[in-house]
Amino acid sequence: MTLVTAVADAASPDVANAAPMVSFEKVVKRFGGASGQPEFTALDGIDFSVARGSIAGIIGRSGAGKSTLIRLVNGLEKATSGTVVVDGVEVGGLSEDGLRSLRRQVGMIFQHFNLLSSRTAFDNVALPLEIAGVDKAAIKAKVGPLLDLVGLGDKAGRYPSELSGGQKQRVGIARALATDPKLLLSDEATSALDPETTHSILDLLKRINAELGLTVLLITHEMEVVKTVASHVAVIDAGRIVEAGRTFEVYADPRHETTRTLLASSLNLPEWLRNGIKRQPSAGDRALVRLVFFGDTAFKPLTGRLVAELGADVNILAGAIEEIAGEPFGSLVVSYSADPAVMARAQQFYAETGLKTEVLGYVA
Ligand SMILES: Nc1ncnc2c1ncn2[C@@H]1O[C@H](COP(=O)(O)OP(=O)(O)OP(=O)(O)O)[C@@H](O)[C@H]1O
Repeated sequence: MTLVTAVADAASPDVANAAPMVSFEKVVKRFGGASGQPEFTALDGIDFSVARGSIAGIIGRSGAGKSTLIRLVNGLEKATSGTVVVDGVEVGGLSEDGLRSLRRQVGMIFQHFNLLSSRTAFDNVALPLEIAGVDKAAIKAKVGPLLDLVGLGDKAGRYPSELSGGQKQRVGIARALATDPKLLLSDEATSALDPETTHSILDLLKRINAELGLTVLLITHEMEVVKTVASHVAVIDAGRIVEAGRTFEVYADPRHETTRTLLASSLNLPEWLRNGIKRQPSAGDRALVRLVFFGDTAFKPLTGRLVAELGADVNILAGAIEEIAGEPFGSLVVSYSADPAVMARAQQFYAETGLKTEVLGYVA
């Protein structure tokens, strides 16, 4: 299946009409194959694009091909076939000089921050400028405001060992911004952080995107990250993009099994419940169903009507009202009898009311 992300409706009509910041066309990446080694296809026909000025997420399980995909964007890997275009330039055709210039325009942040432990926060941020041959006065004029921007104006002289994980990532972000990139790549940048720090770093990325107009492409295995910051998402599985579109729509109405699994793991279900989910019901089991409320259904008292429709047999297990890309969105996990007659009544109710639902599985 070939899917192209819906990027045209990103931020504004101007943005929508501009050429994408990143585009992948029929990209295949194979490893091995030389001197009798078995060949491995890590990316298998990727069509994907990221609108200028947007925040886009690529989500997938470990080994799906996320890192390979992102390494093609900054030219650390070369596609076996197909084209990767960044800001109008085909990465595969670049000389060493061209690649160096590309990497100045593409900042990157990492899961483990990749700071030099022997350098202070200031000197870590200064490093890409030193490499680019910028003089000392200009470096000083640039690094101070960058540290202020990421909230570390008072930590310039601290070494990485004296900083928390979140502070280290802020240094990483300031360093990535030092060469005024047009694109920021984020490789699992919040995976080593606790939930609260994760949110503060994601807020910073949102602010940088809004204030500097920087395009952000992030890869992650966490639906929560995508949901919090990305306007668009592509789900990657075994080297293929299996589902893509506006985050809100993919989250509200996941079509592919991989998306559903990633999404279920982001719901705040108690562990005993999550671990007990079966794909097929046995006699006497209950269906575990996610109800999604948005748009017209957002604030209607549909849950009460569902309970009335099915009798008293509805348990509410988890729920939250959130925002995805600024749109209100409610999600409620309920269980009721998996008896076919009850399931059919519920299905009819959903069809009549337009309520989006998803059967997560069955529990005893
Ligand atoms: N240089 C390489 N040589 C051979 N195989 C590779 C190479 N780099 C990646 N792969 C394989 O390609 C597949 C995709 O790897 P990749 O690192 O892109 O996945 P990922 O989704 O980023 O996973 P993770 O989240 O665990 O980093 C994996 O099966 C990996 O073993």
